[in-house]
Amino acid sequence: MIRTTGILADRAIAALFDTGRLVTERPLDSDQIQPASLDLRLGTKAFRVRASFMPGPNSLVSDKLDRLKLHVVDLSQGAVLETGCVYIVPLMERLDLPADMSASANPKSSTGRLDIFTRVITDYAQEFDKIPAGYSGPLYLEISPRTFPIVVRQGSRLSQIRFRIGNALLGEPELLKLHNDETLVASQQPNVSGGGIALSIDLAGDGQGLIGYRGKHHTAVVDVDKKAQHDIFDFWEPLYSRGRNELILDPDEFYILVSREAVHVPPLYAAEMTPFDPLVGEFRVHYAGFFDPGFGHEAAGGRGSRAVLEVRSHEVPFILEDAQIVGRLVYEHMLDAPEGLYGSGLGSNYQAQGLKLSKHFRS
Ligand SMILES: Nc1ccn([C@H]2C[C@H](O)[C@@H](COP(=O)(O)OP(=O)(O)OP(=O)(O)O)O2)c(=O)n1
Repeated sequence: MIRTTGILADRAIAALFDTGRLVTERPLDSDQIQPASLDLRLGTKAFRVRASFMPGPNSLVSDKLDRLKLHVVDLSQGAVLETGCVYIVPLMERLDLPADMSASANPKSSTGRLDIFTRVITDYAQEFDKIPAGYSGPLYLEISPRTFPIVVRQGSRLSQIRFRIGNALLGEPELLKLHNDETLVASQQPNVSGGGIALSIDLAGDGQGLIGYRGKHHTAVVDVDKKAQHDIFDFWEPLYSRGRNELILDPDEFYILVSREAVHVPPLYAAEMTPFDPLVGEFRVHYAGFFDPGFGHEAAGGRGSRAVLEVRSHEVPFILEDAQIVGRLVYEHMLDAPEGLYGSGLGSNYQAQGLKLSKHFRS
């Protein structure tokens, strides 16, 4: 495949490291490179700040930190980050991107499922999670746990980055053709518009009528690096449909719900979930939006994978109804085929998932 625009696959990400475009304090972890992204690792310190901020075109993040920091937390042995507080953590990875390469970051799915709000910040940034073409400098992660206090340590991976050359988003005709050829979203009436394919919410539930979970308050801490550590019911209240197939979102609560449709990302593409309509401001359906090449792909064991939706209502209570459209998946070309696909021997946690909490809970 010869493409001049697209998202860098695993081998090309490894080459960034080999050629000094990606510089790290210590060698990459063996599983840090994913099919179309790189996990970012926390450094040794977290700065508790008074409030979130944007550096703006004239400032380094370190200048702002000098002014806004309240307290420094040592992460070398692990530390608790409390809910409702904002922390800035210098990451182990630095970039020296070529002039034609940009990048974007997103929380890992496991991070979003724990309701940990994270955004990557660069020096001179005017937008969160966007790294302009040719950026040379450090990366920082803003972290704000919303529902559960968390334990993190040097090397914890909460966020991930995709590198891209040019713009390789599929337009509507191309997306429709790909859907007709490969079935991107298993739906009777696929809704393709605005360059994305719609995802709707499942509030009918499974055999027992389970439709989702609501996060509990005042829980124990979750160690972000430990799998299957906690009993689900210590942290989550299960929600059942009780025949009405609707859910009233309370503005102060966090919900894990699931898409009605199975989702498929063919190997030569990467997808991202975007809000259904940025003007519908009543609720937000996700923090984590990256969908890897191979997610839901039958040959990679993914048949029937649904999308997990992290939902919060803003300001007012909001009624979600079954089959309501809540997000869109946009697809981008990969620059090259990934060597590994999501789910195939990469220790992936969410291939072929239904309604699935994060890996930290015992199912
Ligand atoms: N809101 C979202 C975002 C992602 N995913 C799915 C599609 C992704 O391909 C998969 C894994 O996403 P990440 O790589 O972001 O997640 P983790 O790194 O936490 O999981 P893993 O260890 O399985 O890679 O989860 C999802 O169901 N719902």
